[in-house]
Amino acid sequence: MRNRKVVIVGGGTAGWMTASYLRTAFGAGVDITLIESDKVNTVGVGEATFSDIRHFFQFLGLEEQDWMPACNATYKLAVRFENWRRPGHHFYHPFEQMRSVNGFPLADWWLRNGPTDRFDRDCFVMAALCDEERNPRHLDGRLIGQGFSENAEEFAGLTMSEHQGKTQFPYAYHFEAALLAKFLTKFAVDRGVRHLVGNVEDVVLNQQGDIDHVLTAEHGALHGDLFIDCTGFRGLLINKALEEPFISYSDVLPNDSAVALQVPQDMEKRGIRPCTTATAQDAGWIWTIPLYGRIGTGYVYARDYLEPEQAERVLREFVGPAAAEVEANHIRMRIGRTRNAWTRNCVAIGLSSGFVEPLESTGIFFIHHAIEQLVKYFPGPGWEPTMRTMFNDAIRHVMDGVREFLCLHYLAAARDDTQYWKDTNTRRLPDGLAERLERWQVQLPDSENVFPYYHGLPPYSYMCILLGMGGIALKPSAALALADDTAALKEFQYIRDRGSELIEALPTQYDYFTRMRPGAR
Ligand SMILES: Cc1cc2nc3c(=O)[nH]c(=O)nc-3n(C[C@H](O)[C@H](O)[C@H](O)COP(=O)(O)OP(=O)(O)OC[C@H]3O[C@@H](n4cnc5c(N)ncnc54)[C@H](O)[C@@H]3O)c2cc1C
Ligand SMILES: N[C@H](Cc1c[nH]c2cc(Cl)ccc12)C(=O)O
Repeated sequence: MRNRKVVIVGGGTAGWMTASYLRTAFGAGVDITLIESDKVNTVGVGEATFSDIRHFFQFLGLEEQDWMPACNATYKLAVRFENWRRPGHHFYHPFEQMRSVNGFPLADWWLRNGPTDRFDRDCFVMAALCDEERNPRHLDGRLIGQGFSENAEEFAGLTMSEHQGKTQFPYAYHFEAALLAKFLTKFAVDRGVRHLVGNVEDVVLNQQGDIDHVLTAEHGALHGDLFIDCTGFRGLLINKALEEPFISYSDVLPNDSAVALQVPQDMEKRGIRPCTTATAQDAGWIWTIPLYGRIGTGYVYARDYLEPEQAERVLREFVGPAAAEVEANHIRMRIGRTRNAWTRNCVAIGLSSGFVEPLESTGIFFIHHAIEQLVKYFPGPGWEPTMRTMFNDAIRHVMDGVREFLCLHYLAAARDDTQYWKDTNTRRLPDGLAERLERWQVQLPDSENVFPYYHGLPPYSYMCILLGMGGIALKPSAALALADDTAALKEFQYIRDRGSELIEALPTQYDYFTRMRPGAR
């Protein structure tokens, strides 16, 4: 059998992650061409990740020191939510599994007799590390334990979906999207991916309705067996040429716009917070992502409630004088998913496949997940169309599951001081969420009562949002009223002690990354 010819259209994060991964998975078994336009910009954002992305780098054979300095990358221990409950309040959604005591999650014991009003500080070590801006590694590179053994043999080679629930890696990354694309361009091209710069002007279908070739002014016709649409929100191949419908989520998630700034910062003076921050605003929220040397920031909002000029003004005020000279990037977001991400001989990956607002940094996770699924169901000899159906099911489940998790943020937020926040109490919910919420109010989320398909988020993530947002009354498990809490109290004490010990021992992120950089002492 001759090699499979794959044509990837688009050279953003999705295009280059796909090219690098497929080449690593199949070597010369696939012949890959990536074409990207020099007329159409990439979206220019996408800087925070899930911890699972480490499986991607591992698969490529890359260590942190190979790629992190090149991408001005930093560590992310959590998402910090500010002002979602009330002004001045914050809580973390950390990369740390919820502990269990006598068969009940520690959060349940906390509901029964919470030691303080900070469930996150009481239940997770990471919350203290974030508050004190600590790094998850010691200066000599040793990882804080947190029950995770970095090189555990039994987990080697697992994909991220296979790994979920086994252990929780303690951090994710922040990085500059454009620098990662540049890094992966070299990685892929060095390993034999053909890279073309040119504009796809037309997508030509054959008589059966499959894509025969894409037409470019610069390189003529590019033929392939499989076409990967990484053209971003345009969906040039999947939506425009093949007319696969896009299913909007705007009925349940109304934020459809963002304005972003890249703001240089004196990290020595300001430090590098080891988390993404999401700060609630009158008509949405602002993200702050600390990179090495600058922050990425942006206001995600709904145009039904706020004009772009106002959003930009609020964002600039929020950032302060450092933003004065910086140009704003206004983005219209297409929220939802393409009905079948794999249609005929075209697979959409990245924004062309789907997107939800970046409140939990899920965009790159969607890409990574789609690539893993594509490899799993890749059209080798003996391929059956059912495999395409299974791919599409997996993509649908991940996106619909994340949609539900995001809706929960707005539903659970206590804030209701503007029309935008008032409306979060009456907006339509995805099917099934209201019923699940009823259960979570008397029994915290667990693997039996959350969205029933793999979507990247473990039950403890739901607990964090419910307990942190503060707008929904929750009861501890009824059984706990009868139970002895000695072991739980010991666990709360352990978390306090471990936090203090680590704060003492760990460096700041600024110190750590300054030493890690090439040429540093
Ligand atoms: C406001 C916002 C914030 C985000 N924040 C995060 C985050 O923190 N974490 C996260 O995981 N994700 C985030 N994302 C999502 C993330 O940015 C994307 O998932 C990621 O950048 C992938 O984009 P892409 O490659 O699909 O598309 P793009 O970056 O838009 O790339 C499209 C590519 O297609 C090419 N192209 C288009 N038309 C043609 C043509 N006719 N011919 C040839 N080439 C063409 C372009 O030149 C470009 O190379 C965010 C997204 C938005 C909108
Ligand atoms: N697949 C998980 C998802 C996950 C677990 N904890 C968190 C915390 C935050 Cl802030 C985002 C995602 C997750 C992973 O990435 O480890």
